[in-house]
Amino acid sequence: MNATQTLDGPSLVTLEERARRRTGAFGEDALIVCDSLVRIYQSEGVEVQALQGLDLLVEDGELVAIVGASGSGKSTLLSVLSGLDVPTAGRVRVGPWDLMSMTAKQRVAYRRSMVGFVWQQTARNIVPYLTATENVEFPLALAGVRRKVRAQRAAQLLDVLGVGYCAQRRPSQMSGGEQQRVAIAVALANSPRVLFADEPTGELDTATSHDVLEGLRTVNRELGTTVVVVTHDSGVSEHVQRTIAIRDGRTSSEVVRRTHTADDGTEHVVAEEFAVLDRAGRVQLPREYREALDLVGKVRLALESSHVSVWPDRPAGPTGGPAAGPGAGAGTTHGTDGQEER
Ligand SMILES: Nc1ncnc2c1ncn2[C@@H]1O[C@H](COP(=O)(O)OP(=O)(O)OP(=O)(O)O)[C@@H](O)[C@H]1O
Repeated sequence: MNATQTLDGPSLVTLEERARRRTGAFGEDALIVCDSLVRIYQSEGVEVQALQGLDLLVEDGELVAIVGASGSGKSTLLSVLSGLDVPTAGRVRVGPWDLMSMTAKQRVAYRRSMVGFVWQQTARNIVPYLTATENVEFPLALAGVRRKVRAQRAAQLLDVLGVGYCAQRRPSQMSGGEQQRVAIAVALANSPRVLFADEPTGELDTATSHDVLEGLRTVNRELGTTVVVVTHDSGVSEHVQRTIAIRDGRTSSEVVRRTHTADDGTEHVVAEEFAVLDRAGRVQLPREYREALDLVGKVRLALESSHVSVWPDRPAGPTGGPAAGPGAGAGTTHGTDGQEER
C-alpha cells in the first residue's frame, strides 16, 4: 500500500485536497470573512473565550448590524476587524487584507486606506478645537490631498450626511447627533471601502439615534460604502438589511429585511429571522424555545423529509416523539455541542 493511502478510503492527498477546497470556498466572494474565529484572553490566570469559533460573511456594499448582550464578544470582533487585535485562531480577511498575518506596517496601511471608524465617544472621533470642515479635512491633509480638493470633499461629505449647516461649527456648538454625523464624514474622508461603527448611538436619545443610523444608511446607499455597525440598540434592525446576533462569541441568528411587492403593487418590508448553522453544524436554539419545552442537557434529533426536529430527552408525551433507534436521534452522534445549555 502507498504510504499516502488510507486502508479502504481515498488517499491522504485526496482528503487534503478536499479539505483545502472546502476551506477555500468559504466566503471566497465576500468582502469580510471571519472563519472559525477564536479569541482567548488570559486574565490573572483565568481564560476568557470572547470569540468561540465565530463565522461571519459580509458582502461588498452591505449594511449590517451586529447586536448582542453585554459580554457576547461584539467589541472583541470589532477590534479584530479594525486591525487593533489579533485573534488566537481562525481566519479573518477584509478585502485583500489577511488580518492574521499582517505586519505592523501593513496594519497601519490597512487602517488608513481600507477602513474607517466611528466610536461611541465623540471625543475619540473628532477634534474639539477644530470646526466640522477642519475635522473632515484633517485626515485628507495627512494623506497629502490638495487644499482645494480637501475643501470640496469635506463640503460634499457634510452635505451627504445632512450636516452641511454645521461646517463652521466646533463640536461644542453641535448636538450629540450632529457630532456623530460629522464623525461619520471624518471616517469617510479617505474613501474607505468599509466603515465600522461601534455603538455610534450609545450616548444619544431615540430621535437622534434615528438620524445617525439614517446617516449610515445614506452613506451605504449613496457612496456604496460597506457598513458594519455594532450596537445594543434594538431599534437598529429597522435601518439595516441584515442584523446579526452574537451570543457567547458566536453568530447565533440573523434578521433579514426584504421589500416584498404584493399583487396589487404595494410594497411591504418583511423581516424574517433565521438561526445560523455554523460550519461545524452547530445551531443555537433561542432561549424561549429551550424554556418552553424545558430542553436541557441531551436532546433527541429526528431527520424528517424537509426539516430536522429537536425533542426533549424524556418519554414521549401524548403528541409522541421520535422513535429511538438509528437515524432517529437517540444514540446517534450528530447533535448540538451543548453550548446553549449554559
Ligand atoms: N482585555 C480583556 N481581558 C480579559 N477579558 C476580556 C478582555 N476584553 C474582553 N474580555 C472578555 O471577553 C468577553 C467579551 O467581551 P466584549 O467586550 O467583546 O463583549 P461585548 O459584547 O462588546 O460587551 P459590551 O457590549 O459590554 O461592550 C467578556 O467576557 C469580557 O469580559
